[in-house]
Amino acid sequence: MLRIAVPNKGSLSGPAAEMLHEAGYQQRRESKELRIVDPVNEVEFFYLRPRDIAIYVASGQLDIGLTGRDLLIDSGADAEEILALGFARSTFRYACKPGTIGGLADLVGKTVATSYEGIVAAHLADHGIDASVVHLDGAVETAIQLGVAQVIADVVETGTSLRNAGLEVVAEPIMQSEAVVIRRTGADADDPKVQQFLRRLQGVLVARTYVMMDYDCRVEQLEKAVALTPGLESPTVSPLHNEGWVAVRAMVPAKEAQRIMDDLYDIGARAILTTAIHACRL
Ligand SMILES: Nc1ncnc2c1ncn2[C@@H]1O[C@H](COP(=O)(O)OP(=O)(O)OP(=O)(O)O)[C@@H](O)[C@H]1O
Ligand SMILES: O=P(O)(O)OC[C@H]1O[C@H](OP(=O)(O)OP(=O)(O)O)[C@H](O)[C@@H]1O
Ligand SMILES: [Mg+2]
Repeated sequence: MLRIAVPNKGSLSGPAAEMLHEAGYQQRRESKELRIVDPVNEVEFFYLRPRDIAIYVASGQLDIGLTGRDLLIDSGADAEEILALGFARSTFRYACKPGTIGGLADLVGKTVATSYEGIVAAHLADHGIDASVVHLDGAVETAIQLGVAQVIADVVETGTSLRNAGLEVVAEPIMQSEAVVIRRTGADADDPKVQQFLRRLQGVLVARTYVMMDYDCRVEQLEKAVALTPGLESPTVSPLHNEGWVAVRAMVPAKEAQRIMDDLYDIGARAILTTAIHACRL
């Protein structure tokens, strides 16, 4: 039975459960449940604190974990990212009161408050900056106002939290994060159960980002049309009853679907349809 760690709280928890559900796995019904077994898929899910997931996976007791890239790196645990999941996207950045810090070099001698001490200490060391780091559990934006630090390093998505605290970002982002699947560093890459799990999640990612496009076009326009809809490998082209016409079917990125439909129409394609993909194996 595959043993998988899933975030039990916070920004990662809802979208992670949703993705697993879309991939056909049973998920917990109550937010207090700490472990469930999905007997049909032979998977056991452990609902753990997001911060602890890399540590459990590195210990070898759990095969796979879903966590944030920033949490993985911050933990320093012996685990590695094997698939990016496209949700909980954020940057990790320094911020301060406007005008107090010009750039990275000005951090020398300052105190940086953060919940991600591992990332910040490593970043400062990499840049040869001698600054103090104070660990706080959350709501670090308040640390400057209350005099605990002159700088914070925190997750920034929309920037609303920083704006509300009267702070602004400083220097380049320390890292880009998103939800990721992790496993113990060097674990068996060919384990068929792990491979099947990854294929299912990849199927969800594809179903979320692509749509199926169908249209009819004249044979003379086929090459131009196929250039607009190359598909993942190659589009399916079928003859139509009306001579000189073909039907084409290809997957296209959902975000570009409307533009592609316009371009197809302009070169003479007709009966252009898009349909959602519910699941897939590439
Ligand atoms: N506003 C946000 N937008 C996108 N991702 C976020 C946001 N806040 C946190 N994350 C991501 O969520 C993960 C942190 O999860 P965690 O549950 O520890 O924090 P949280 O979502 O802030 O919840 P909590 O309220 O318990 O602090 C990290 O990978 C982080 O990058
Ligand atoms: O750029 P934004 O869109 O505002 O998002 C970023 C904020 O979201 C998270 O905070 P959360 O609300 O989870 O509180 P926390 O600081 O206690 O973790 C994170 O720690 C930032 O403060
Ligand atoms: Mg938080």
